[in-house]
Amino acid sequence: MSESITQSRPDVADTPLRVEGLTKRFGGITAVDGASFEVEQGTLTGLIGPNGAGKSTTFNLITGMLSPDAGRVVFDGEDITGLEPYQIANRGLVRTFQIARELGEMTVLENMMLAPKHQRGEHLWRSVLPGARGGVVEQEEELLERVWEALEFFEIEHLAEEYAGNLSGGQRKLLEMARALLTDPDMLLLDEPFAGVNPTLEQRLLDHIHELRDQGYTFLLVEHDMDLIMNNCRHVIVMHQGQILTEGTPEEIKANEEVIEAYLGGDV
Ligand SMILES: Nc1ncnc2c1ncn2[C@@H]1O[C@H](COP(=O)(O)OP(=O)(O)OP(=O)(O)O)[C@@H](O)[C@H]1O
Repeated sequence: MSESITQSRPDVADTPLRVEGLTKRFGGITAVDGASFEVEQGTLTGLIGPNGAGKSTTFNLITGMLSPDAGRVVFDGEDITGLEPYQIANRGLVRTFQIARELGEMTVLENMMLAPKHQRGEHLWRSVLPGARGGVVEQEEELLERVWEALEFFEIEHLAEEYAGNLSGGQRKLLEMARALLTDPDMLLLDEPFAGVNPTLEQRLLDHIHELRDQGYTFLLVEHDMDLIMNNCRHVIVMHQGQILTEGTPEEIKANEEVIEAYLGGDV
């Protein structure tokens, strides 16, 4: 990607995300039970745990899709608990979303052009184009430029005119990441970004993620493929029954008896 998308990372705290005592109940089930953890800036951190451990609910609490019953989420030094998802995204904490079915009937380019609505990037551009006549046109041109940069970065520019619905699972994931990046995030939450992705595209997506991490982006990744987590994340957080069981380096996690126990099969 050209530098204009990646070079202007705003200063963020060394620990951009801090989750404190996060709790969420659904009736009698405590899906997330006093979870506390931190994510360091510029890292690819893995969040793992067996089915039903509370990973998705934690993501939903962090991104404002759900409100916690207790605890708080601090992003870039600010308490963002209870904010609406768009307010959290505007602060630079963004989650990738699957391309909705109706967007499958639009081309890749159209999907990209829709992506940054109401996002920070647009505000930034607006601030450098102060109400000049023709400003809307300039904004569109600037947007188009950024869209092409993102498509090129993810090597899907040749698919620009293709309907999103015709993309393979892996190509769709690349488009989802490209769309998320256009919103000018500091941190990306990835919920199983490699599901249904063939090994070649998976490696490409991983390479892009590592490249972006090297440029200062921060990633929190939920993924069931243990080898992928262990080979790519410097820090791994393990959830079990709504709680943080342990965290550490892949080597520490692999050697942890409690983790092996939690997975029952011991396939870590
Ligand atoms: N909306 C909901 N209503 C009721 N129970 C829910 C709801 N969402 C999640 N749960 C329950 O909360 C617990 C945690 O679910 P969650 O989806 O967060 O786990 P997970 O770690 O993401 O699981 P998986 O790896 O299978 O996706 C589970 O017992 C689940 O059944």
